[in-house]
Amino acid sequence: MVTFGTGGWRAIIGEDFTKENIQKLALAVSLKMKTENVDGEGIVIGYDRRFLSKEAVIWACEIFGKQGIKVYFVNRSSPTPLIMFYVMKHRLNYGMMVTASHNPAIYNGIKVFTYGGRDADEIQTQDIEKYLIEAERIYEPDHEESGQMPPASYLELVKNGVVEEINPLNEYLDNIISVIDMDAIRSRDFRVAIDPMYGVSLTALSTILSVARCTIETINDQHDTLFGGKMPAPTEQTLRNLQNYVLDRYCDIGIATDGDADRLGVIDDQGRFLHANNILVMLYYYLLKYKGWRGPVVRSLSTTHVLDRVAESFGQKCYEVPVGFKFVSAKMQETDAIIGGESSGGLTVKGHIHGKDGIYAASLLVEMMAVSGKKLSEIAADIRREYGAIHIAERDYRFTSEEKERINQILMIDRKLPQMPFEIDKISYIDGCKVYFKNGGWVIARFSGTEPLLRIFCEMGAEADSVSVCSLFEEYLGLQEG
Ligand SMILES: O=P(O)(O)OC[C@H]1O[C@H](O)[C@H](O)[C@@H](O)[C@@H]1O
Repeated sequence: MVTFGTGGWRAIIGEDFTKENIQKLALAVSLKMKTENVDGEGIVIGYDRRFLSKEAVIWACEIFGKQGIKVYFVNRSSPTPLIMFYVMKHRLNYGMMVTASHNPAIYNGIKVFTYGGRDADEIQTQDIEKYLIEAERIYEPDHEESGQMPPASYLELVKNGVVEEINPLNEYLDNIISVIDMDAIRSRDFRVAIDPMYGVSLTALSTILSVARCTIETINDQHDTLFGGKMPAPTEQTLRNLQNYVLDRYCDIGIATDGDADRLGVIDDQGRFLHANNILVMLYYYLLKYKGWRGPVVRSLSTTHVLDRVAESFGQKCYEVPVGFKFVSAKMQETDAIIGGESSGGLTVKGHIHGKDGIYAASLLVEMMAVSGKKLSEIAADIRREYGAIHIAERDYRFTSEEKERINQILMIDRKLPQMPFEIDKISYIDGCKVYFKNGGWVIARFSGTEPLLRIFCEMGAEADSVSVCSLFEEYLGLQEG
């Protein structure tokens, strides 16, 4: 079965991520494109380095081909933002990327993009799910065995020009190079460590940074569909090697991207992990203070409120949306925000693509170091002095289906809460249950839309309070971290 979550469709390979489901999804998208009369313009499709990603595109091509829809196939593993960029630049109505982003290696999935290169929003994905019912009815499997070689029907489609293999990497890179202050970086002789986490960012990142005359060092760059046995998600735990590397080689910055390069994680010059919340605050501060930009910021419900303080100090507004970049980018457009992002590690800036881009964000951070003339640790210290430190405790919990029902009943239906140690200002149920305290702190408990997890995040003025409020929820709901 194909169902969409926070960031596209994700499923376990061999369970739901199967040739049949991939082709049914391709059929549903074809039907939708036909109804909307945009089938004539074609669709762009890319893939990451996961197991079966390339094969999945070939299977999808067979369906689009049969439906007479042209496929622009980016036939080399690529970053998700490159596909979003292509959809935007070539004014296509649809694009697809085969990836399960930061999920464990046993997962794969498909992200669908719509006009402007945006993540398909809920209305669009619900619509696709409706077309899936029709696709179920009319789907006929292709009886050709694929084996190791591309199936004959695929080769035929390429020969007939229905599938066109393309490589738009240059367009994407030139676009980033044109908006980043490469001259400022050029003169600084930075040493940059890159950890693509076995994913797809290396070619793009190392090209941009080499053009800017940085010295590049890389780790974890080989193709490994098991991601070295770790999650391809940049966290403090997964970036320990990068941390050591940055210190050993005296790097100015360590940059890591997730499996499909739309998110990033950073190690500063002192070997400290910078959480996505810190990166987002830094870049907003940089745009306002050093580049003189003015405009609001958009963040998700589980992202630091220090952004609100930065916005206020520059006379700007901070907007809050549910978790999911589709909500962030829609709000950015509505409010003309200059930056938007999430604590899960994705951000974008006005003038760039409408989705998150770890490659662009990393390039902007390097620009920030060059233009400000400060080390990452120094900028972080400036921000701490002016706005206070970010103290967020984050926990993930696994659950059985009965437990899920029980937790949902308590939190979302009965709307019960543990006795809180701080005065409550308001409670929101827009996406999970978020409690806002009068002292500026907050806590949220919500079910992930990408993994079978309950996530609890808490931000308070003091680290001990963040931890204790998380624990309070944990005990009240009878959870065990895992
Ligand atoms: O907390 P989750 O529902 O798992 O979502 C975590 C993240 O997943 C994906 O990467 C989405 O694109 C993001 O927008 C989201 O923040």
